[in-house]
Amino acid sequence: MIQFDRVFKRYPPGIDALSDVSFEVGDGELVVLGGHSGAGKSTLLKLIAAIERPTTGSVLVNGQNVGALKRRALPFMRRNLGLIFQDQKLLFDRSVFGNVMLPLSIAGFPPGEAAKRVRAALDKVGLLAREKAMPIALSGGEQQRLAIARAVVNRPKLLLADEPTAHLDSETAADVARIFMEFHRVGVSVLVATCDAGLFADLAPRRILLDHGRLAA
Ligand SMILES: Nc1ncnc2c1ncn2[C@@H]1O[C@H](COP(=O)(O)OP(=O)(O)OP(=O)(O)O)[C@@H](O)[C@H]1O
Repeated sequence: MIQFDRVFKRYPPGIDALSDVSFEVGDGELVVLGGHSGAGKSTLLKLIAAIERPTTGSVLVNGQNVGALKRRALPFMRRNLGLIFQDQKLLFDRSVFGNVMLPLSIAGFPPGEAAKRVRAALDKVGLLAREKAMPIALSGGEQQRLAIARAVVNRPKLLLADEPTAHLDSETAADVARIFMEFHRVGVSVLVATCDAGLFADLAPRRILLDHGRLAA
């Protein structure tokens, strides 16, 4: 599903965020991406979503070289990804339902089918009873679960999450981790970047560890 082959990423004016990174993630795998702050975790996820492009090397997602895609092909490619990134904020002027509906409205789904999918996604993250609430009325953990519902409403085969449990207490973080496990169980590939070494520990997932932009042993 994901193949990195000798990937280097250098940001101007010469910061090496990733150096000679090669690995593969198979269909349906759950992988935790670990490493210190600044190790290159976010950069790695951004390369998969083609938010950034590799300086050299290739990033294949489902056999497609996403670093070489034309700009106009990106929205189609990203429709198959569920992104839970810190800069993708919730819309605070829309309800819980409205936030999850947005990606389907943009994709031009018929409203009836879209509403069904929105409720199914909210149900998966335990927020169906809050569909009419505004995001401001949700706790931090509920807001994070709402972000997950929005990311999965398109039914992507691959979920990418960047520090999805930042600012959550350990119990709430464990709830969020369990939701990712549920998606993994039904065959979705999940790649979660986190500084929290204890998260998922009892679930023993595969770990990829970055150290100053290099894969650690
Ligand atoms: N757009 C950018 N321009 C220049 N340098 C960048 C950019 N994005 C990241 N970097 C640098 O690349 C390195 C890796 O950053 P990255 O955000 O990928 O690490 P991270 O492991 O996700 O860190 P954190 O856990 O703190 O989010 C850091 O030195 C960072 O300062």
